[in-house]
Amino acid sequence: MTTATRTIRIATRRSLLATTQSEHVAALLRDRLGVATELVEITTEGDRSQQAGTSLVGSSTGVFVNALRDALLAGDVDVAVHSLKDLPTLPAEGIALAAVPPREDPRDVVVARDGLTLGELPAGSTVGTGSPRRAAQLHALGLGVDVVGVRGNVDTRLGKVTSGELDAVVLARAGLARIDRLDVVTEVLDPLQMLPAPGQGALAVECRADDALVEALAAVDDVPTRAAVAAERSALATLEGGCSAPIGALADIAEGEEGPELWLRVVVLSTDGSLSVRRSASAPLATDDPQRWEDAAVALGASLAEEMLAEGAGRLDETDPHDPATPPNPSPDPAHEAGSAEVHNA
Ligand SMILES: NCc1[nH]cc(CCC(=O)O)c1CC(=O)O
Repeated sequence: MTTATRTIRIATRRSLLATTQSEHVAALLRDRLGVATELVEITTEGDRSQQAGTSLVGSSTGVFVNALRDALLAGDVDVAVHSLKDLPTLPAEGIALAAVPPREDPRDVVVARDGLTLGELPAGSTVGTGSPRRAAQLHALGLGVDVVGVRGNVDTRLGKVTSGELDAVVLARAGLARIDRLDVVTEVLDPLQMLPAPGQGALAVECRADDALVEALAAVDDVPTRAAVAAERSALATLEGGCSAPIGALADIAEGEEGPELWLRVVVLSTDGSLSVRRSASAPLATDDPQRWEDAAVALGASLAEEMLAEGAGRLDETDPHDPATPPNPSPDPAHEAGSAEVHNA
């Protein structure tokens, strides 16, 4: 049976954000491939514990991804759509990342009471986020705000500001854009202050590796987006081998004098934001062969991350900044312990 004659079953989580993302990909597939599509709702372990009101503090994002992949491997669905930043860096057996559609604006945003920006919030204001990356960067800004852990879907988090429980929350702009709630944004954060999570704003379209769909789905792949997220995730994968600290990364393609160039910025912070290693690098991209961009991107991310580890990025949480005996910029330790492969959910 050719792909043109089958109905493509697309797995989705049940949240508004997830169903909106999956429907977006379904529309792309109908449009580009002329296929019929059907959304199939999958309840994940993470959704169940959120419904039960239990906290998922420190949970790995794999929770949200595995149930969809299981449905894929079982043949219950043909395609799974994820927020790319929620995917663990390790590839999954039997599963292909068949397409990365064009990315949304990857930046983080503030949703604060009374239209306020971060800088306008009085000291002692409460700012909600469940992301160690956002918490560390908020602390690093030195605003004197109180960073409070929050869990739950985008609506739940917005509700904490509406109800007055929190003064502000920090969220991905892309999530709000997808559910058409950009009206609540009071500040878009400059990546200089808040580097997004690797892959933020991008979608991952997966299918079984042995399915002919792998080739067909290339129709919704965006080469520049794939290269950018490949660089970010390659840096993340390399850094995870040496640390479990919060990581922000953002890559972009700019037109240089000699042709397109890939730019990558990465930050690793101590959990409390008091220490950080920040680096950027660029690499030229071959104009004649965009398919080679991904390889160049992976190499750039890995080499930048290696440099950062050599600078002590893997030891930020081991250093006590208040102890004059420990240097603020720890020297490289070739024997650093392997960190966990956990990717935090945001
Ligand atoms: N953390 C969960 C999550 N996973 C993807 C998004 C938003 C969409 C995206 O970043 O692609 C969000 C919400 C958020 O971080 O505000």
